[in-house]
Amino acid sequence: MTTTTTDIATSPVLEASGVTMKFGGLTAVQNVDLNVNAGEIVGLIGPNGAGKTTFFNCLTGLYVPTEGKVSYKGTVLPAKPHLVTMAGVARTFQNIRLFANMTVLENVLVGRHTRTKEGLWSALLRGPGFKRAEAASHERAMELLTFIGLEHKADHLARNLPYGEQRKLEIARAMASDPGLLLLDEPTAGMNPQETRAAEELIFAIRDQGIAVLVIEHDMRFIFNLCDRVACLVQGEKLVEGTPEVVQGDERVVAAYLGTPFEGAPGAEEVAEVEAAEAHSGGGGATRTDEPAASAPTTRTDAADAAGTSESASDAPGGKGTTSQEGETQ
Ligand SMILES: Nc1ncnc2c1ncn2[C@@H]1O[C@H](COP(=O)(O)OP(=O)(O)OP(=O)(O)O)[C@@H](O)[C@H]1O
Repeated sequence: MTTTTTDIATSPVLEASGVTMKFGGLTAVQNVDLNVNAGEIVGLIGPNGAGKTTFFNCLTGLYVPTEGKVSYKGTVLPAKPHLVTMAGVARTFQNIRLFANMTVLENVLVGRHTRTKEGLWSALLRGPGFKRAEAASHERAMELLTFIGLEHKADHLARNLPYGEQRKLEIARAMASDPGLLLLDEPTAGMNPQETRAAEELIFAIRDQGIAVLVIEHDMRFIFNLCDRVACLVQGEKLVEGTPEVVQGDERVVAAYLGTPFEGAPGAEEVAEVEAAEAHSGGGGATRTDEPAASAPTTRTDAADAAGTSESASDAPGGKGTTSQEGETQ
């Protein structure tokens, strides 16, 4: 499906308004408004700790926002993850959460459960209704595996897949719930350049199936190639939102990523005070500008290191990425 500008302008899928999330004294997300329209791919960027994942968690019912409202296709979403999934919003996580000892096909079937109406008795008795539903789920799961190019590995254990394929499988599992909006949290973290390019193509194909996409990513080239619109969070606040051209040319975004504070930026005043104190004491400590990009990777490799390794380096095949904590679900 090719989306026209009119579709984009007239059909909001996600409307988040005034979303604020506080953890005790820490405000992780501050009064953030963000819409995603039908047919759009929207990027969410920002340095480490900017509040991107917390914002996703507010959208998907994992957190109850301290303030604000989140609607999907005009209906306010309940703050319960399974109800959000049932409503039509699916997500993947920054750290891979597959069922390591289940097959590739079974992982997708798990994602299908919100669309299966058969109850416990029907399952126990294995009546005709249950068998029909089971066959339909199987067919849809295989369709999705074909879509992501993993149909030939349907019977493999998830833990035996290479890292890039595990990430694709996560996406297929999220798509199994037939979402209208897909949230992807760092889908290319830890991927090599070829895998990243393939992920880009896959996301375009998902959008062309009529699924709107909101994606968090540190890889700027990936984001600016992929997205119709990009929003940048810094210290919990939305700093700027616009087309990739507008956002990548915005000096505040550049400053946020390179660590040079600009007048009026969240936290700039504090940084200026620290620098002034250091200069006054002759301490010679490092200034913000002495440590560019330490917390704000601009390349794919940096992003993988910064965002992926602590969670994903240890136990997946090939030494990259985790196959999940068994038992976790969306
Ligand atoms: N459950 C929580 N309890 C307390 N503080 C939290 C919690 N979750 C996140 N935070 C804090 O909220 C802030 C934003 O974190 P968040 O993970 O949302 O940032 P992020 O932009 O996704 O970062 P990254 O790019 O590194 O994934 C951080 O200071 C983090 O420590």
